[in-house]
Amino acid sequence: MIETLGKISYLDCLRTPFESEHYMEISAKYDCTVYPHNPICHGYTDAKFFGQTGTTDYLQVKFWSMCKGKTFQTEQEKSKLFCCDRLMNSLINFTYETGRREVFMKHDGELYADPLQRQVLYTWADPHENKAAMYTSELAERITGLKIVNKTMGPLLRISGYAPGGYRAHHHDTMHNLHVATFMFYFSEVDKGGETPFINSGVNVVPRKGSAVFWYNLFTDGITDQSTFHGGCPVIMGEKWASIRWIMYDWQDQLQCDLKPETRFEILVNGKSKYK
Ligand SMILES: O=C(O)CCC(=O)C(=O)O
Ligand SMILES: [Fe+2]
Repeated sequence: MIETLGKISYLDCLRTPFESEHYMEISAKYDCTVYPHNPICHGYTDAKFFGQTGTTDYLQVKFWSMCKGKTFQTEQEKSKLFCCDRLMNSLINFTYETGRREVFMKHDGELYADPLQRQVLYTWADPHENKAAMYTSELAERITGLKIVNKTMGPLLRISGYAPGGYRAHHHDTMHNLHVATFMFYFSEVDKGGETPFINSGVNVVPRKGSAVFWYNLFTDGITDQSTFHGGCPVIMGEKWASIRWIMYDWQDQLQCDLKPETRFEILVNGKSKYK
């Protein structure tokens, strides 16, 4: 079943905007073994080269090639993905009880229903009403050193469950520069598919139950870090569950901002700086 679905043919099942011959033609054009000097083969420099919107072909090809299993990371880079904590079954159950289908996506300024993105069940959990959501937020706060738990308003935690076929098209999480960082917990393993590809940096995060991925969406001068452009690959077999904790810029009081272009915020390890 997997074999017959595998590689390029599963693009057809997913009814992407690509005809498969067209896809093969452009994916050959960007094949790094044939054209090693193509900017697409150089990880982060891609972002500078193509900018936020890039060419549609480039972004589509890289998104789908990463979802097909193409890897741009070294073994060492892959081993650095850190694991954080255990699964919260209660948040999954909460999503079953309160979740809704994701219905719309935006394309060229128009909203339209994408049948596959509808295979995502999602909900919002208020940490002030839901202990598991509070625990998840506190954990993320301790690990990242950022301010996440807000006393006065409900900083809602998003939880998503993906059925086979369900995916999330590539996007930035910045939300008009409000979301300085993102902390995503995986609540399940996925039998096949469901990775989180960072298209410009070539990092493809494989969901593991109890692990998390964290990144800053913005540089210290408030400009979007293009290397964080990401999506969620289609689940092929199994289910994918994750919580997504967007971290508001406004809530931070200790972040060092400056006007130097493209300076990254330091990623703390367990809330601690490696410089101090
Ligand atoms: O499901 C994923 O892997 C990514 C989800 C995501 O990026 C989002 O919901 O903003
Ligand atoms: Fe996202």
